[in-house]
Amino acid sequence: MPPRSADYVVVGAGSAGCVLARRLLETTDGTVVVLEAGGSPDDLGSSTDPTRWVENIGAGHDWTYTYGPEPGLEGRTLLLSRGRVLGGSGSTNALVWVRGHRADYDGWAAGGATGWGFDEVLPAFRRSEDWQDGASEVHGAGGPVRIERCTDLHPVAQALVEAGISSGMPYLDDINIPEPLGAGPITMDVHDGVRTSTWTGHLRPVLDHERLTVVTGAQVTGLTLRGGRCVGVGFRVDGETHEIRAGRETVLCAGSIGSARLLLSSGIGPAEHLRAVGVEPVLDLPGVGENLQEHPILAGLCFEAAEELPPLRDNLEGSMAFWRSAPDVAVPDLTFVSVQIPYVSAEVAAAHPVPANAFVLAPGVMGVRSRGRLRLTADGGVDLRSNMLTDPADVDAAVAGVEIGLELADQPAFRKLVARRVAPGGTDRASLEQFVRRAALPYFHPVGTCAMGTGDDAVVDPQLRVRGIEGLRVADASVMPTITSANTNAPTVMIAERAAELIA
Ligand SMILES: Cc1cc2nc3c(=O)[nH]c(=O)nc-3n(C[C@H](O)[C@H](O)[C@H](O)COP(=O)(O)OP(=O)(O)OC[C@H]3O[C@@H](n4cnc5c(N)ncnc54)[C@H](O)[C@@H]3O)c2cc1C
Repeated sequence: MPPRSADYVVVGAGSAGCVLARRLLETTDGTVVVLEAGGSPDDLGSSTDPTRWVENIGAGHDWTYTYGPEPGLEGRTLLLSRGRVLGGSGSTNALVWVRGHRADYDGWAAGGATGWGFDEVLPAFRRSEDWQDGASEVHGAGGPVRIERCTDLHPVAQALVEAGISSGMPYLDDINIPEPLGAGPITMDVHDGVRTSTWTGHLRPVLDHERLTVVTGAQVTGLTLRGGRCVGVGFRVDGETHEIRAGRETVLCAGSIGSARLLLSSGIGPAEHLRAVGVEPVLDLPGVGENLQEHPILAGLCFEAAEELPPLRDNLEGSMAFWRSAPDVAVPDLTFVSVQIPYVSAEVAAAHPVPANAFVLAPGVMGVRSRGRLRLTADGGVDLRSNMLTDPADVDAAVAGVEIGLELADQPAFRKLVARRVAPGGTDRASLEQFVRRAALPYFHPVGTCAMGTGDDAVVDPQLRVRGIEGLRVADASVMPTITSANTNAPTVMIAERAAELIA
């Protein structure tokens, strides 16, 4: 039988939940129960082997949500992958370990998230890391998650670095410096070619701790609310219903979809929406499920290779560039990766038949202004809209991303690899705008549905406490008020490290 009470109940053992559970054992004297819907990834080659991560998308250990129909993407519906497994999406993702830009966090603090400026969160970033080059002002060493730079790059990864430099970008030896700009090798959460994660680094090593219980196959169905306090949660294991009481706190680490969904289905959210789907409102908190932000990846600028490409390496990327969509943009708002396989959307493939021996240059729009949302459906499911490319500024940035990508592809390093360009076809503004709306796929970076702040739309305060409910916090990617300007895993890990400090 699962435990019936604990001091701390952690919902979800994903990127954030694994960190939080481990740190609560270190910083408090309380008992910790972690409830995770999925099971272990340890025997999944698609999780452990970096070159196989794409096999996780749509697999049995994926929640397989969908976004859409998407108004900015010609009404397309898109798969939104989320890991349903210990380590969460951090056990299934593309292993890129990157923090984003100092300005991302300073922006959070300026917007009301007091205590979350870059200099304030830097110690939490460093605490998680075991950086191959050792400790420095920027990096941590000896922490739970081993991170290593890609070396011996695949030819298309090497070409991106060389093309970046020959087109005027600085060489970026470390993508985790506070203000990344330029092209260089990716840092991955990996050790000796095997994925590391907060599951392998933070939680798995302490599984036999006497104050810790991890229950797998446990899907939390709702919060138990009494007199304005969360006193525990209800969950199901093997079709049986259970209740657990939280003596001190319940912390939601179920991710941007899972945490907002649980709040809404427990009656915490926009009252009008809740009534419309038959949920009795407990607390009218208008921001729950709003403010969803996602990065579009443009999949992609596709090229038939001049010669047979060598076997896949690293995370199928290996290098990355950070650049600006226009000279007056303060923080780099575009990223570029070259993908060692023809990673293109179904719509691009339909318009441009893709040969097998092909690769892709994929711009990512990072400084997004479009805002989506998460709603419940009357049958208890979720209705997700990313609204990617609905803000004209994002469309401009996406088109600029394709144009810059084409310039990179025209550099000598790429020219010697390319037999012909497969996509896009036309390069006038109208053709490129149509192309980006057809090529855009989600980067699988949803954030912001339980945003931190102090205004009326904030769901949690800067201590991550759900506003208006005692004994309940959210600590995962959903609390980001604005999305970071690079991939979202390392920032989520940082959030959980900070959460443990705040709870202690
Ligand atoms: C395919 C893919 C590729 C990506 N690539 C990268 C990348 O290369 N680099 C990067 O930085 N980011 C990447 N991301 C994004 C990154 O992994 C996420 O931002 C990060 O993992 C989010 O962490 P989280 O803790 O908020 O959520 P998750 O890690 O998703 O954890 C949520 C956990 O809660 C569990 N859960 C949810 N609901 C319930 C419930 N009701 N009851 C019990 N358990 C529940 C889930 O099963 C899951 O284990 C990728 C994501 C995906 C899916």
